[in-house]
Amino acid sequence: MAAILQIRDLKKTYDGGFQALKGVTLDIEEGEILALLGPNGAGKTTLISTICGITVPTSGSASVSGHDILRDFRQARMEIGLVPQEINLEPFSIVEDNLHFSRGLFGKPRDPAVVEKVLKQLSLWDKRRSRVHELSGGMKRRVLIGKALAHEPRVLFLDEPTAGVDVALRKDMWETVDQLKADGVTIILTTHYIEEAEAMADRVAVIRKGEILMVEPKAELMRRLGRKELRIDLREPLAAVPEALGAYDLALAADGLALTYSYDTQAERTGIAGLMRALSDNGIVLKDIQTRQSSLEDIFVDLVAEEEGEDA
Ligand SMILES: Nc1ncnc2c1ncn2[C@@H]1O[C@H](COP(=O)(O)OP(=O)(O)OP(=O)(O)O)[C@@H](O)[C@H]1O
Repeated sequence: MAAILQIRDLKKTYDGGFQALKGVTLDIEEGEILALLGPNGAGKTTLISTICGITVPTSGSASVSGHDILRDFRQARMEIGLVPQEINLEPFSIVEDNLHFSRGLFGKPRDPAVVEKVLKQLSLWDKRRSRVHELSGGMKRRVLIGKALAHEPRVLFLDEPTAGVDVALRKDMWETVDQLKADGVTIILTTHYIEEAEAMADRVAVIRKGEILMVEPKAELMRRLGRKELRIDLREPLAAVPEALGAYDLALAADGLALTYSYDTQAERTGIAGLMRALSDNGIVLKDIQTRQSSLEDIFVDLVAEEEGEDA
């Protein structure tokens, strides 16, 4: 089945010459939740704005349900719900009126059944006649999602859904997203919180300086998360990893005084015993040994740092 959102070599250079997107290619499958993870200024908002027709790409293409975002803008936009970062609701408006109004903006006929379904999906049905200012912060954010879903889009963009909110609200949002996923909504969310990507996403795309560095199923990342590192401090520095140790995944510190061995905690054999024997057989004397578990955060930081290094 063709991906519901197809992005091909999308580039964006702002007036003034800043290149915010440097050729992004990405496919999003129907029903999945993709987290677009990246540091500030990585290009997340630019990517979303371009797909939603708020920003015009410099080159490349994208389509939603087969509708090109430029040639077939209205149809493409119809398929998209966009939840902005900021709460931009009229405080005295009635909750359900917000949804009816948003639906109307897309030229869709009034449909109380759709609004009811969306409000129930978001656990806001009891609050349908409340005024926005009477709602808690979490409910207001759910009203924003309701507005974005009122015209029955197939893809929902959540731009930093929990930026600057407290832990309880964040959990509330995670539950809401879970519920939407169970209902088959395709979601792309941007975040710079790694734990958020971990909690909600099926796949994680890491973006930095306008480029996608990596797209992987979360399960794959979790497998990597299961990797552990054994740091072996050496008494004497090594100039290089000895050839006899080539079978092990070893990295030598720049000063030659430490070896780092990465191994999979889920593997049947870690290989540590063999490595210890091999070190001893090669006359390498150990000073200290420590283990540490790598986290998604490490993977992310490493990826970004690696790229920084390449730029230098
Ligand atoms: N209208 C604009 N004109 C010029 N440069 C812009 C414009 N909008 C964004 N930029 C620049 O493009 C880069 C990417 O910005 P963008 O908002 O897409 O990043 P982001 O990943 O969403 O960051 P954040 O997490 O801070 O929202 C930034 O360096 C930003 O300064």
